[in-house]
Amino acid sequence: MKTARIIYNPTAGKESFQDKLPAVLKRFEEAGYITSTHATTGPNDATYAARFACEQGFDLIVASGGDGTINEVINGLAEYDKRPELGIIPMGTVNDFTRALKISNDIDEAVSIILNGRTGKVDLGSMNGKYFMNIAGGGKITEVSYEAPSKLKAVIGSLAYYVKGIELIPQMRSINLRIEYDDELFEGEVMIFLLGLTNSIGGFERLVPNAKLNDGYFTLLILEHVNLAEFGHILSLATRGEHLKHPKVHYYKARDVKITSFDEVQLNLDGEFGGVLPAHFKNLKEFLKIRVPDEFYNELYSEDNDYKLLNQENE
Ligand SMILES: Nc1ncnc2c1ncn2[C@@H]1O[C@H](COP(=O)(O)OP(=O)(O)OP(=O)(O)O)[C@@H](O)[C@H]1O
Repeated sequence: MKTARIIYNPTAGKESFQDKLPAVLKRFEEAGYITSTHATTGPNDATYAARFACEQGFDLIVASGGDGTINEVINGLAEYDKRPELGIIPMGTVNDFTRALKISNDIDEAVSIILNGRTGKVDLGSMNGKYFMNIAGGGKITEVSYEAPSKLKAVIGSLAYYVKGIELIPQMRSINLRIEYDDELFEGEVMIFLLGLTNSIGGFERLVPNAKLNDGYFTLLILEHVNLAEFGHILSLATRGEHLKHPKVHYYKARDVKITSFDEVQLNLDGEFGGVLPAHFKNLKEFLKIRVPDEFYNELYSEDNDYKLLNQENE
């Protein structure tokens, strides 16, 4: 008998997962799982619940919630050598990570992916003992997502990031950074830096145009100091995926990134406050075993020519 632990955030998103829970449990039972559940009670509880599930030797952890809950679950299981497979039922308002994995927002379809899909291995980011699956960033603008009031976020979803973001743009200032990436070095006045694992970040689906989720590389984006007008222009280019052509935007692929600054620079991991610099980022290649739809699985293990071309152009 296979065992599954469903860890769900009863407060995530707009729809109630709790109402659907009996039907979900029935489907897992019919598929041959012995299933138990844990409703999270507050911040970090999903991390403790995931640790418990690892220690109990569950075969599968199903995380149901938004990006915050998934991040917490991953932070719980990452420390274990023997990690259960991960299934995800997206219930958040933004769901960046599951959008990147092509996991449906429909509960029934997401359950079908867990029960009938395939297991893909995807990269995980680590930073000073914390883990992220989507993006890490630093600079003044990254304060945006955790300053967005949660109620506003629940009502208008990812738009809240931008509304708040636009308000804060005049307050942005550049910071002096030293960025060692693999064997290279970048030093200078930087507005913002991002390390992306997926292409789906805060609703900007073209920010990292060629993300390959199992290549072991971060996409490192660095925006040099720009004025307000230039910044607005680069943001509009980013919505079309054309920001990489801008001379103030630097784009690299790297596995290991060390960032230091004399300024106090706050970090953001998957949309939440992640501490301050200095930071050492490592890409843990194919670290997570996740149930994914066939469409994404095929993408993950296909030879992607666009990806190679773009990489060569930037070498
Ligand atoms: N019972 C609870 N009451 C209040 N907060 C909770 C509870 N359980 C978990 N949380 C916290 O809620 C945070 C946000 O949850 P989650 O990401 O699942 O949903 P969301 O904010 O609706 O989605 P998204 O991140 O996609 O916007 C989690 O990081 C967790 O710390």
